[in-house]
Amino acid sequence: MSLPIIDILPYLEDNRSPSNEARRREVATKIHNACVDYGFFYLDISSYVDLQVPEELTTLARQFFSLPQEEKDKIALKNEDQARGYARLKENVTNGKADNHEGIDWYRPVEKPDKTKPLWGENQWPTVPTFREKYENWVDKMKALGLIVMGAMADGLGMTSEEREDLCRQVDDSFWVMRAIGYPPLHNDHDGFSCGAHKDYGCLTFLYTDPTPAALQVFTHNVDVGSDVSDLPAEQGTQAGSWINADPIPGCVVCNIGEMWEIWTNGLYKSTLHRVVHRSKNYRIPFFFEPNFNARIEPLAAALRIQADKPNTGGKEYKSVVYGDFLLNKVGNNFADGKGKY
Ligand SMILES: O=C(O)CCC(=O)C(=O)O
Ligand SMILES: [Fe+2]
Repeated sequence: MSLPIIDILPYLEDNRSPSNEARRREVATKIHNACVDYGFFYLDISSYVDLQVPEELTTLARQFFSLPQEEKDKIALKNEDQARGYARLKENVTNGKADNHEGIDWYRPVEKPDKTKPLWGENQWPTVPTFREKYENWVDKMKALGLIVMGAMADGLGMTSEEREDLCRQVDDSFWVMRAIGYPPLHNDHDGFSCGAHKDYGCLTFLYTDPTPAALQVFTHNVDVGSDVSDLPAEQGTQAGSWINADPIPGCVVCNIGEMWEIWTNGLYKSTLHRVVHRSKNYRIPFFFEPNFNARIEPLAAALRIQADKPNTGGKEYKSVVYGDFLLNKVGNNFADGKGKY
Protein backbone atom coordinates (compact mmCIF):
# COMPACT_ATOMS: atom_id res chain seq x y z
CA MET A 1 0.00 0.00 0.00
CA SER A 2 1.25 3.49 -0.72
CA LEU A 3 -0.28 6.92 -1.07
CA PRO A 4 -1.89 7.77 -4.43
CA ILE A 5 0.08 9.67 -7.08
CA ILE A 6 -1.96 12.39 -8.78
CA ASP A 7 -0.77 14.31 -11.83
CA ILE A 8 -2.03 17.91 -11.83
CA LEU A 9 -1.45 18.29 -15.60
CA PRO A 10 -5.13 18.37 -16.70
CA TYR A 11 -5.60 21.45 -14.48
CA LEU A 12 -2.69 23.20 -16.17
CA GLU A 13 -4.00 22.78 -19.70
CA ASP A 14 -5.84 25.73 -21.24
CA ASN A 15 -7.66 23.59 -23.72
CA ARG A 16 -11.02 22.69 -22.12
CA SER A 17 -11.98 19.92 -24.54
CA PRO A 18 -14.34 17.14 -23.44
CA SER A 19 -11.32 14.90 -22.92
CA ASN A 20 -9.65 17.52 -20.71
CA GLU A 21 -12.89 17.87 -18.71
CA ALA A 22 -12.97 14.12 -18.20
CA ARG A 23 -9.34 14.06 -17.07
CA ARG A 24 -9.97 16.97 -14.70
CA ARG A 25 -12.88 15.06 -13.19
CA GLU A 26 -10.61 12.07 -12.71
CA VAL A 27 -7.97 14.21 -10.92
CA ALA A 28 -10.62 15.89 -8.74
CA THR A 29 -12.08 12.52 -7.73
CA LYS A 30 -8.65 11.10 -6.91
CA ILE A 31 -7.82 14.09 -4.71
CA HIS A 32 -11.20 13.83 -3.00
CA ASN A 33 -10.71 10.12 -2.26
CA ALA A 34 -7.12 10.67 -1.05
CA CYS A 35 -8.32 13.40 1.32
CA VAL A 36 -11.09 11.19 2.69
CA ASP A 37 -8.84 8.13 3.08
CA TYR A 38 -5.44 9.55 4.04
CA GLY A 39 -5.26 13.34 4.09
CA PHE A 40 -2.05 12.79 2.09
CA PHE A 41 -1.13 12.20 -1.55
CA TYR A 42 1.71 12.68 -4.01
CA LEU A 43 1.19 15.52 -6.43
CA ASP A 44 3.08 15.08 -9.68
CA ILE A 45 4.25 18.58 -10.58
CA SER A 46 6.80 17.59 -13.22
CA SER A 47 4.85 19.41 -15.92
CA TYR A 48 4.48 22.49 -13.68
CA VAL A 49 8.03 23.22 -12.51
CA ASP A 50 11.53 22.72 -13.74
CA LEU A 51 12.72 20.16 -11.20
CA GLN A 52 16.16 21.74 -11.14
CA VAL A 53 14.62 24.67 -9.27
CA PRO A 54 13.77 22.93 -5.98
CA GLU A 55 17.10 21.11 -6.22
CA GLU A 56 18.79 24.52 -6.24
CA LEU A 57 16.77 25.52 -3.18
CA THR A 58 18.02 22.43 -1.37
CA THR A 59 21.60 23.33 -2.30
CA LEU A 60 21.09 26.86 -1.00
CA ALA A 61 19.64 25.48 2.25
CA ARG A 62 22.65 23.19 2.60
CA GLN A 63 24.97 26.19 2.12
CA PHE A 64 23.18 28.18 4.81
CA PHE A 65 22.99 25.36 7.37
CA SER A 66 26.74 24.66 6.89
CA LEU A 67 27.65 28.18 8.04
CA PRO A 68 29.12 28.70 11.54
CA GLN A 69 26.47 28.93 14.26
CA GLU A 70 27.07 32.65 14.89
CA GLU A 71 26.42 33.42 11.21
CA LYS A 72 23.11 31.53 11.31
CA ASP A 73 22.12 33.25 14.56
CA LYS A 74 22.29 36.60 12.78
CA ILE A 75 18.80 35.89 11.46
CA ALA A 76 17.50 34.32 14.70
CA LEU A 77 13.78 34.29 15.48
CA LYS A 78 14.34 36.51 18.49
CA ASN A 79 15.46 39.44 16.27
CA GLU A 80 11.96 39.59 14.94
CA ASP A 81 8.47 38.45 15.94
CA GLN A 82 9.64 35.03 17.26
CA ALA A 83 8.13 33.33 14.20
CA ARG A 84 10.13 34.65 11.22
CA GLY A 85 13.75 33.61 11.01
CA TYR A 86 16.17 30.93 12.05
CA ALA A 87 15.53 28.39 14.81
CA ARG A 88 18.53 26.50 16.17
CA LEU A 89 18.77 22.74 16.38
CA LYS A 90 16.30 21.45 19.00
CA GLU A 91 14.80 24.93 19.56
CA ASN A 92 11.44 23.70 18.33
CA VAL A 93 9.59 21.27 20.55
CA THR A 94 6.77 18.89 19.54
CA ASN A 95 4.83 16.80 22.07
CA GLY A 96 7.18 18.00 24.80
CA LYS A 97 10.34 16.73 23.07
CA ALA A 98 12.97 18.71 21.19
CA ASP A 99 12.86 18.22 17.43
CA ASN A 100 16.18 17.20 15.93
CA HIS A 101 16.20 19.92 13.28
CA GLU A 102 17.14 23.51 12.56
CA GLY A 103 15.18 25.67 10.17
CA ILE A 104 14.23 29.02 8.73
CA ASP A 105 10.61 30.19 8.48
CA TRP A 106 9.26 32.95 6.26
CA TYR A 107 5.65 34.13 6.22
CA ARG A 108 3.61 36.30 3.92
CA PRO A 109 4.94 39.85 4.38
CA VAL A 110 2.53 42.16 6.20
CA GLU A 111 1.70 45.82 5.81
CA LYS A 112 3.10 47.96 8.65
CA PRO A 113 5.34 45.28 10.20
CA ASP A 114 5.76 45.47 13.97
CA LYS A 115 8.04 42.90 15.51
CA THR A 116 6.52 43.33 18.95
CA LYS A 117 3.30 41.76 17.61
CA PRO A 118 3.26 37.96 17.15
CA LEU A 119 3.71 37.03 13.45
CA TRP A 120 3.78 40.69 12.44
CA GLY A 121 7.53 41.18 11.94
CA GLU A 122 9.64 41.06 8.81
CA ASN A 123 11.17 38.08 7.08
CA GLN A 124 14.89 37.54 7.57
CA TRP A 125 16.98 36.27 4.68
CA PRO A 126 20.38 34.58 4.58
CA THR A 127 23.08 36.54 2.76
CA VAL A 128 23.95 33.44 0.68
CA PRO A 129 23.95 34.80 -2.92
CA THR A 130 20.66 34.34 -4.86
CA PHE A 131 19.02 32.71 -1.82
CA ARG A 132 16.23 35.24 -1.39
CA GLU A 133 15.42 35.63 -5.07
CA LYS A 134 15.24 31.86 -5.66
CA TYR A 135 13.08 31.18 -2.61
CA GLU A 136 10.74 34.07 -3.45
CA ASN A 137 10.28 32.69 -6.95
CA TRP A 138 9.37 29.31 -5.44
CA VAL A 139 6.86 31.00 -3.11
CA ASP A 140 5.15 32.56 -6.16
CA LYS A 141 5.09 29.24 -7.96
CA MET A 142 3.68 27.36 -4.95
CA LYS A 143 1.05 30.03 -4.25
CA ALA A 144 -0.21 29.64 -7.79
CA LEU A 145 -0.16 25.84 -7.39
CA GLY A 146 -2.19 26.23 -4.20
CA LEU A 147 -4.94 28.04 -6.09
CA ILE A 148 -4.93 25.40 -8.83
CA VAL A 149 -5.23 22.55 -6.31
CA MET A 150 -7.98 24.41 -4.44
CA GLY A 151 -9.90 24.59 -7.72
CA ALA A 152 -9.51 20.84 -8.20
CA MET A 153 -10.65 20.24 -4.62
CA ALA A 154 -13.72 22.43 -5.17
CA ASP A 155 -14.54 20.21 -8.17
CA GLY A 156 -13.93 17.08 -6.08
CA LEU A 157 -16.52 18.29 -3.58
CA GLY A 158 -19.02 18.99 -6.37
CA MET A 159 -19.17 22.73 -5.68
CA THR A 160 -21.23 25.09 -7.79
CA SER A 161 -19.21 27.79 -9.56
CA GLU A 162 -20.44 30.34 -7.02
CA GLU A 163 -19.33 28.15 -4.10
CA ARG A 164 -16.00 27.61 -5.80
CA GLU A 165 -15.47 31.36 -6.16
CA ASP A 166 -16.37 31.88 -2.50
CA LEU A 167 -13.80 29.29 -1.46
CA CYS A 168 -11.13 30.81 -3.70
CA ARG A 169 -11.80 34.24 -2.15
CA GLN A 170 -10.77 32.78 1.21
CA VAL A 171 -7.32 31.79 -0.07
CA ASP A 172 -6.56 34.38 -2.76
CA ASP A 173 -4.25 36.32 -0.44
CA SER A 174 -2.78 33.28 1.29
CA PHE A 175 -1.00 33.85 4.60
CA TRP A 176 1.58 31.35 3.36
CA VAL A 177 4.60 29.94 5.21
CA MET A 178 7.81 28.78 3.59
CA ARG A 179 10.26 26.69 5.56
CA ALA A 180 13.75 25.31 4.94
CA ILE A 181 14.67 22.52 7.34
CA GLY A 182 18.07 21.01 8.04
CA TYR A 183 18.02 17.58 9.70
CA PRO A 184 21.21 16.15 11.19
CA PRO A 185 21.28 12.36 11.55
CA LEU A 186 18.98 11.11 14.30
CA HIS A 187 20.76 8.60 16.50
CA ASN A 188 19.03 5.52 17.82
CA ASP A 189 19.37 6.69 21.40
CA HIS A 190 17.77 10.09 20.67
CA ASP A 191 14.73 10.74 22.82
CA GLY A 192 12.20 11.97 20.27
CA PHE A 193 12.04 12.41 16.52
CA SER A 194 13.60 14.58 13.85
CA CYS A 195 10.16 16.18 13.94
CA GLY A 196 7.56 14.80 16.34
CA ALA A 197 4.07 13.67 15.33
CA HIS A 198 1.80 16.58 14.43
CA LYS A 199 -0.95 17.76 12.11
CA ASP A 200 -0.35 20.75 9.87
CA TYR A 201 -2.70 23.51 10.91
CA GLY A 202 -3.56 25.27 7.67
CA CYS A 203 -4.77 24.35 4.25
CA LEU A 204 -2.32 22.55 1.90
CA THR A 205 1.32 21.57 2.44
CA PHE A 206 3.58 20.98 -0.56
CA LEU A 207 6.71 19.23 0.64
CA TYR A 208 9.72 19.00 -1.60
CA THR A 209 11.96 16.25 -0.29
CA ASP A 210 15.38 14.84 -0.93
CA PRO A 211 15.37 11.13 -1.94
CA THR A 212 15.88 9.63 1.53
CA PRO A 213 13.48 6.74 2.16
CA ALA A 214 11.64 6.04 5.44
CA ALA A 215 12.00 9.64 6.66
CA LEU A 216 8.47 10.99 6.52
CA GLN A 217 5.88 8.73 8.14
CA VAL A 218 2.14 9.14 7.92
CA PHE A 219 -0.44 7.79 10.36
CA THR A 220 -3.20 5.75 8.76
CA HIS A 221 -6.24 4.73 10.75
CA ASN A 222 -6.90 1.03 11.09
CA VAL A 223 -5.38 0.09 7.77
CA ASP A 224 -3.28 -3.03 7.84
CA VAL A 225 -0.44 -1.95 5.61
CA GLY A 226 2.20 -4.41 6.74
CA SER A 227 4.84 -1.68 6.68
CA ASP A 228 7.76 -2.39 8.97
CA VAL A 229 8.59 0.58 11.13
CA SER A 230 8.97 -1.60 14.20
CA ASP A 231 12.47 -0.40 15.08
CA LEU A 232 11.13 3.04 15.89
CA PRO A 233 9.99 4.29 19.26
CA ALA A 234 6.26 3.85 19.80
CA GLU A 235 4.28 7.04 19.32
CA GLN A 236 2.27 8.30 22.25
CA GLY A 237 -1.46 8.10 21.90
CA THR A 238 -4.13 5.48 21.84
CA GLN A 239 -5.42 5.68 18.28
CA ALA A 240 -5.42 2.39 16.42
CA GLY A 241 -3.57 2.51 13.13
CA SER A 242 -0.16 2.22 11.52
CA TRP A 243 2.64 4.48 10.44
CA ILE A 244 3.45 4.21 6.75
CA ASN A 245 6.43 5.67 4.96
CA ALA A 246 5.77 8.48 2.49
CA ASP A 247 8.97 7.98 0.52
CA PRO A 248 9.87 10.64 -2.04
CA ILE A 249 8.87 10.06 -5.65
CA PRO A 250 10.80 11.93 -8.36
CA GLY A 251 8.74 14.71 -9.93
CA CYS A 252 6.28 14.81 -7.04
CA VAL A 253 5.74 16.86 -3.93
CA VAL A 254 4.11 15.22 -0.95
CA CYS A 255 0.85 17.06 -0.39
CA ASN A 256 -1.17 16.95 2.80
CA ILE A 257 -4.14 18.85 4.12
CA GLY A 258 -4.17 20.89 7.29
CA GLU A 259 -6.77 21.42 9.98
CA MET A 260 -8.62 24.13 8.03
CA TRP A 261 -9.68 21.51 5.49
CA GLU A 262 -11.02 19.39 8.32
CA ILE A 263 -13.27 22.30 9.34
CA TRP A 264 -14.30 23.18 5.76
CA THR A 265 -15.38 19.58 5.19
CA ASN A 266 -16.83 19.07 8.66
CA GLY A 267 -14.43 16.19 9.26
CA LEU A 268 -14.96 14.46 5.92
CA TYR A 269 -11.31 15.17 5.05
CA LYS A 270 -8.74 14.34 7.69
CA SER A 271 -5.73 16.36 8.63
CA THR A 272 -3.37 13.49 9.32
CA LEU A 273 -0.66 13.00 11.93
CA HIS A 274 2.82 12.71 10.50
CA ARG A 275 6.35 12.57 11.91
CA VAL A 276 9.88 12.61 10.59
CA VAL A 277 12.82 10.29 11.28
CA HIS A 278 16.04 11.20 9.49
CA ARG A 279 18.82 8.72 10.11
CA SER A 280 21.13 10.68 7.79
CA LYS A 281 21.65 14.37 7.06
CA ASN A 282 18.81 15.91 5.04
CA TYR A 283 17.27 19.12 3.82
CA ARG A 284 13.57 19.62 3.22
CA ILE A 285 11.51 22.52 1.90
CA PRO A 286 7.84 22.51 2.84
CA PHE A 287 5.58 25.25 1.55
CA PHE A 288 2.36 25.83 3.45
CA PHE A 289 -0.45 27.28 1.36
CA GLU A 290 -2.82 28.77 3.92
CA PRO A 291 -6.10 30.70 3.94
CA ASN A 292 -6.12 34.50 4.03
CA PHE A 293 -5.37 35.84 7.51
CA ASN A 294 -8.92 37.14 7.94
CA ALA A 295 -10.72 34.22 6.31
CA ARG A 296 -13.57 32.77 8.37
CA ILE A 297 -13.37 29.01 7.97
CA GLU A 298 -16.62 27.12 8.44
CA PRO A 299 -18.15 23.90 7.12
CA LEU A 300 -18.87 24.23 3.39
CA ALA A 301 -22.35 23.55 2.09
CA ALA A 302 -20.89 21.14 -0.51
CA ALA A 303 -19.30 18.98 2.21
CA LEU A 304 -22.50 19.01 4.28
CA ARG A 305 -24.45 17.84 1.19
CA ILE A 306 -22.10 14.87 0.83
CA GLN A 307 -22.46 14.02 4.50
CA ALA A 308 -26.24 14.28 4.31
CA ASP A 309 -26.14 11.61 1.59
CA LYS A 310 -24.02 9.27 3.71
CA PRO A 311 -25.83 8.56 6.95
CA ASN A 312 -22.79 7.72 9.11
CA THR A 313 -20.47 10.57 8.07
CA GLY A 314 -22.45 13.49 9.51
CA GLY A 315 -23.02 14.33 13.13
CA LYS A 316 -21.84 17.37 14.98
CA GLU A 317 -20.94 20.45 12.99
CA TYR A 318 -17.39 21.78 13.37
CA LYS A 319 -17.04 25.24 14.93
CA SER A 320 -15.94 28.05 12.64
CA VAL A 321 -12.61 29.85 13.19
CA VAL A 322 -10.90 32.89 11.76
CA TYR A 323 -7.66 31.53 10.31
CA GLY A 324 -5.43 34.31 11.69
CA ASP A 325 -6.80 33.81 15.23
CA PHE A 326 -6.26 30.07 14.97
CA LEU A 327 -2.70 30.61 13.73
CA LEU A 328 -1.86 33.14 16.45
CA ASN A 329 -3.09 30.71 19.01
CA LYS A 330 -0.92 27.92 17.56
CA VAL A 331 2.24 29.74 16.63
CA GLY A 332 2.27 33.09 18.39
CA ASN A 333 1.50 31.82 21.85
CA ASN A 334 3.41 28.60 21.50
CA PHE A 335 6.61 30.34 20.56
CA ALA A 336 6.27 32.88 23.34
CA ASP A 337 6.15 30.17 25.99
CA GLY A 338 8.70 28.00 24.21
CA LYS A 339 6.43 25.08 23.33
CA GLY A 340 7.07 24.98 19.60
CA LYS A 341 5.04 25.23 16.44
CA TYR A 342 2.53 22.43 16.72
O1 LIG B 1 10.47 17.25 6.71
C1 LIG B 1 9.47 16.57 6.55
O2 LIG B 1 9.50 15.49 5.95
C2 LIG B 1 8.11 17.07 7.06
C3 LIG B 1 8.16 18.38 7.79
C4 LIG B 1 6.83 18.74 8.39
O3 LIG B 1 5.99 17.90 8.59
C5 LIG B 1 6.50 20.14 8.72
O4 LIG B 1 7.41 21.01 8.67
O5 LIG B 1 5.32 20.40 9.04
FE1 LIG C 1 4.05 18.78 8.99
